[in-house]
Amino acid sequence: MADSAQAQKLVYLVTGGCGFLGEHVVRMLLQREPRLGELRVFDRHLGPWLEELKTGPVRVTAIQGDVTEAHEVAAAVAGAHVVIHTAGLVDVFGRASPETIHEVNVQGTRNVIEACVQTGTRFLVYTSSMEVVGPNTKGHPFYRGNEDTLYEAVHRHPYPCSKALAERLVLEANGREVHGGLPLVTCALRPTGIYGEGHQIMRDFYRQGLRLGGWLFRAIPASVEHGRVYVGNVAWMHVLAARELERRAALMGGQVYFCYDGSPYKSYEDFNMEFLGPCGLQLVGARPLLPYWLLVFLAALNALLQWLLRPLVLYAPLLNPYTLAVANTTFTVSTDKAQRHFGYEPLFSWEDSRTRTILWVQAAGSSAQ
Ligand SMILES: NC(=O)C1=CN([C@@H]2O[C@H](COP(=O)(O)OP(=O)(O)OC[C@H]3O[C@@H](n4cnc5c(N)ncnc54)[C@H](O)[C@@H]3O)[C@@H](O)[C@H]2O)C=CC1
Ligand SMILES: C[C@H](CCCC(C)(C)O)[C@H]1CC[C@H]2[C@@H]3[C@H](O)CC4=CC(=O)CC[C@]4(C)[C@H]3CC[C@]12C
Repeated sequence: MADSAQAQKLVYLVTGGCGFLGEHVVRMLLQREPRLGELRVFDRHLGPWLEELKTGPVRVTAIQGDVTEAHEVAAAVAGAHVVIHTAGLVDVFGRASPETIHEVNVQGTRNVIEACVQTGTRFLVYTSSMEVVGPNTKGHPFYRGNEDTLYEAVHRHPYPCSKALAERLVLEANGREVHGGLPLVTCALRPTGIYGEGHQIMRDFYRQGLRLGGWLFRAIPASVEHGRVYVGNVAWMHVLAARELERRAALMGGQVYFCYDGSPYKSYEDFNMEFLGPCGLQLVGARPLLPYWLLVFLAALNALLQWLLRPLVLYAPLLNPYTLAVANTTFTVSTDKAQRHFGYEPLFSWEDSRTRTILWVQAAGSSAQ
């Protein structure tokens, strides 16, 4: 990546490259990274769509592996110039144990860092999350905040705890000497709630609405703003950050960036209706149909049932005390740090993001019938 080697082709590794975000990062790299020579896609579950990418001009190498296995990670990282580490266990519903979430998100990230150090890979971009900041357990609003906004980040749930720990590992690793003697350069991107093609929760809400005859029922006040960002823009920010890490190492190394775009500030449910409305669903109620105390009670009941039933069956509904708190607390971002540090501007306008998502929901919904 030095001036003398402008034409040098680079090897990129994307961990979690077959997930919702990972697939967009992989496709974005192939479309928009001219220096890409080889793209390694590392995931526990490889998607069949990877096959079609192998016929293009860039060498695409699919690697089935587990980030918790240090030797598998080291083998995948060896010889890579840049690692985009997006693999993670995204579970806020109690499907996986806290130990498993920690193992994948924290130990997995430690393995990626150590692999970079051992093999001499110098550039690491980590997909963190807004959840490392909040919403916190006290329900404090974070209104149009930025990376410097003071906020009492208090985590109890295993998912945000694990993302916060992993992010810290990544930032602390900035400047470590890698094999060959040069310093590691790292940064972390913190997306808000991601939406777009491939968003399973959006598809689930759509299917639920269809089952209920086209109706969804408001649970959250319209006044609660929840930050959302289009997946194509999140992918673009990863590609740009990875590209600029060497040239702007002194500025970007060890930094965090919220991942945002021009998506409107709305409540979680009203935002979803931007896509589900044009697909024929309606959100019933200008105000929540159930009082908040009843939702709190139902969320606690779900948590109790999950615990009681665990030996017999996995009961993991969308509503639990954590998801209710997240959905019911204003958390929105407004920042230009990524723009100032590495020239990030959203690639997709809100109108484009909306249209693409609607088309995907319609297709995903009809394929479920
Ligand atoms: N979905 C969202 O709204 C947000 C997600 N994020 C972060 O973005 C990243 C990607 O999330 P999504 O694409 O939404 O999730 P996802 O579940 O669709 O993708 C995660 C990918 O990681 C892979 N993976 C999981 N455990 C693995 C392991 N042990 N070894 C190798 N691969 C493994 C999965 O197979 C999957 O392909 C995660 O790190 C998540 O914490 C951050 C903010 C918001
Ligand atoms: C599932 C929640 C909505 C259901 C609320 C109910 C039951 C009242 O209808 C989702 C509301 C907010 C979501 C989270 C948020 O977007 C931030 C996230 C960031 C991540 O890094 C991972 C995903 C998530 C925690 C996301 C998960 C679903 C919600 C809790």
